[in-house]
Amino acid sequence: MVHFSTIALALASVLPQLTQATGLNTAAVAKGKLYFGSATDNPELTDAPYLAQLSNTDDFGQITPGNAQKWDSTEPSQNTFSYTKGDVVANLAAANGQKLRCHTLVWHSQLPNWVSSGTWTNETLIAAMKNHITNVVTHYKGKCYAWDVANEALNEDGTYRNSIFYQTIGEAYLPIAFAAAAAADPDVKLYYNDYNIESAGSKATGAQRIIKLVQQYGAKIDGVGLQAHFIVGSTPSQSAQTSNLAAFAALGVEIAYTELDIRMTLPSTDALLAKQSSDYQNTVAACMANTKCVGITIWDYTDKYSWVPSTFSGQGAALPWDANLAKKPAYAGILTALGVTSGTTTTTLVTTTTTASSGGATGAPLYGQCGGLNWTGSTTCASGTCTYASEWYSQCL
Ligand SMILES: O[C@@H]1[C@@H](O)[C@H](O[C@@H]2CO[C@@H](O[C@@H]3CO[C@@H](O)[C@H](O)[C@H]3O)[C@H](O)[C@H]2O)OC[C@H]1O
Repeated sequence: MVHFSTIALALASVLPQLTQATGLNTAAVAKGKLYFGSATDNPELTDAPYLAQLSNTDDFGQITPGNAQKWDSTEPSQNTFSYTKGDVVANLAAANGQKLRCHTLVWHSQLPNWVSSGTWTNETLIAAMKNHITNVVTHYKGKCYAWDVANEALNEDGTYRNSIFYQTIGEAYLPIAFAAAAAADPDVKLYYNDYNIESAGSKATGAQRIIKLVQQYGAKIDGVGLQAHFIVGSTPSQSAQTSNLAAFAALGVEIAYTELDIRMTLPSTDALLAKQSSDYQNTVAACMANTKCVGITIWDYTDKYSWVPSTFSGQGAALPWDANLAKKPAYAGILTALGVTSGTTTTTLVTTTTTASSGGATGAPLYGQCGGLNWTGSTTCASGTCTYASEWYSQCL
């Protein structure tokens, strides 16, 4: 007669890597990073299964509000501030014990009309911008790990984007913005954030110019955010990203991947998902290889709430979890880059039959993870004999 719990323990000891899952954040922190995180947005927080996974600190040690802290949300009319939505995300991060990346203060997009279509002079726009930064940063003082102070100030060729800020103030708006943010919260990390600066080129050089400009002005700049909105098959190679990270690190700033997603032309196929997994793996590996790269944030975690399909027609499936919140091969690719390997390659249905003296119930589910992928099993008991069956996914790496 074998005790039920003895069998359960035996099963666990035979398969330790399956029963003790290591998530993305746990693995990243174990390797010296500050976090692995996800963006989120207020409407999806009413989705309980979504929220439960977002709050799982084994996978996510950091969250970023995707929209709630943008200018049109926080100061919809001049000098009238609204923090309701942003506070929901900030409070969630605090309740979960997750870091908060705050996003974003000065950006040409998602501006309220009073800013984008206002009649400005150099002096009045500087005053309005400083007032915005001071209010918002003060409100979130002590709650943010970092602020994306300026977002997307560059054209693809590395010249300045002709935003209302650049048109009216010139490049000085950048150091002025960083100085205002530092004055409001001296302890928060201050970042310049942009896309298509993840490998060397005119735009990455432009971002380096901005970092030097802010430094020469005497203002504080702590980091550069590489958005990393990539396309499957066109993602910069690991070596291209590695050398680019070194160029930024040489300026004395830290680096974060702030909005990582890797989209594909739909429908997704096994081949595209496999390539997406290796693209994710290469990107995360590049960050892992540079001590100045502090963390990685994916731009939401599930295809259910990705911004991609509504922004890039015909494209999607960009995230490591599918729309049913099931992990895709990309999850295992990221884990591999984070140094987590699982030795199991079996596709066999494993069945263990034994006799239980107590406990055990027909249908009792078994759950586990293998290389980041879920596996499930079942228990069948009859006449004091229980059969444990678990079927492992063939993708198990
Ligand atoms: O209708 C709008 C809707 O268009 C808006 O979509 C958001 C647009 O911004 C997305 O985040 C940006 C993506 O990449 C970088 O360029 C930026 O740094 C990010 O801020 C966000 O995910 C979308 O949800 O949302 C509000 C709706 O009213």
